[in-house]
Amino acid sequence: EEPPAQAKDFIDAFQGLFGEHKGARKGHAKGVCAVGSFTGSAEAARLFTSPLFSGERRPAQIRFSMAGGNPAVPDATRSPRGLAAQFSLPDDRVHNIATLSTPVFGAATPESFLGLLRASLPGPDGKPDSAKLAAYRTAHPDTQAQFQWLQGNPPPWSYANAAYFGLHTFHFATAAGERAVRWRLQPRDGIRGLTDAELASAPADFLAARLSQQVASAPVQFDWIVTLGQPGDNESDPSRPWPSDRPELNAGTLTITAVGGDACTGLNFDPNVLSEGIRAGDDPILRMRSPAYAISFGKRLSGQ
Ligand code: HEM
Repeated sequence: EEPPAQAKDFIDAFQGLFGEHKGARKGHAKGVCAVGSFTGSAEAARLFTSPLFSGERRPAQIRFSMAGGNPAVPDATRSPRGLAAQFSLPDDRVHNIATLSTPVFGAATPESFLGLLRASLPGPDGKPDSAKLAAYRTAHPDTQAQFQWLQGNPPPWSYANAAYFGLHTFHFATAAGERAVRWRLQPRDGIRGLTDAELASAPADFLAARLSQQVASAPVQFDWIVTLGQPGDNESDPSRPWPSDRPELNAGTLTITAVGGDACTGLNFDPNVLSEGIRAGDDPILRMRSPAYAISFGKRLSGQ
């Protein structure tokens, strides 16, 4: 049994993996700000009590990102992409989301995720120890699904052409009680991966510019697809998907209207900052994110 993981352990592991980058996010260091809005659908407004889904337009600060703590990571890397958003609600309230482009997370528990990061650290010779990492994955089968998904699916052609998964289970209040849900943002423009040729020739930086071009020519939109859970569906382990036959509904549309600027730089997209009528499921990974993001936020705001 591993000792319980602490938020600071992750910050240390990220620094060991990616080096020290003063003032940068310790995870998802490379990214681009965007602005837009979310409007809930009529169906979601009827079903859910949260003001996020009232059907009124909610302005949003958004950030698209590359996973990992390297601010110069190449945009064609086989790693998750991130979409974070902070929605403005009445009475100066906000609702945050911070999602990944993989349908499952990379580990079942904070301890397993921390062990994975540590197994990825360079050895005494300064090189990654691929045998150690492979042995860790074998001993921790929960770390396989995301890894295999990333091997089997090409990196996205654009930030606008990936689906982004909330991954954790949340409880959405309805007039008839709470529903356990999971959800994703599905790109209106479709999912598109880099071809092998594009992968081989991709420059280090193309995702931010490509998104800007797309937004300049047509609105970039995502449908917020909510999956309704059944009693007994897992709510504590984001490395495991729910059965594929669960009912879904379109809960609204996220529209990206501009790309660039630095409005998202000073934001902490803490995914436990939720609107009334939405609460987090019992998920130790989701709980771990708040203290880890807070440490990263404090460091980067103070130039560390
Ligand atoms: C224990 C697990 C995790 C740890 C320790 C962790 C750690 C971090 C840290 C330190 C940051 C930088 C925060 C900042 O400086 O503002 C970050 C950013 C981010 N994380 Fe995680 N994370 C975890 C799990 C997840 C999961 C499950 C998701 C998706 C469901 C996710 C998605 C993101 C995204 C999208 C960002 C970028 C947010 C932004 O653009 O500001 N992370 N993470």
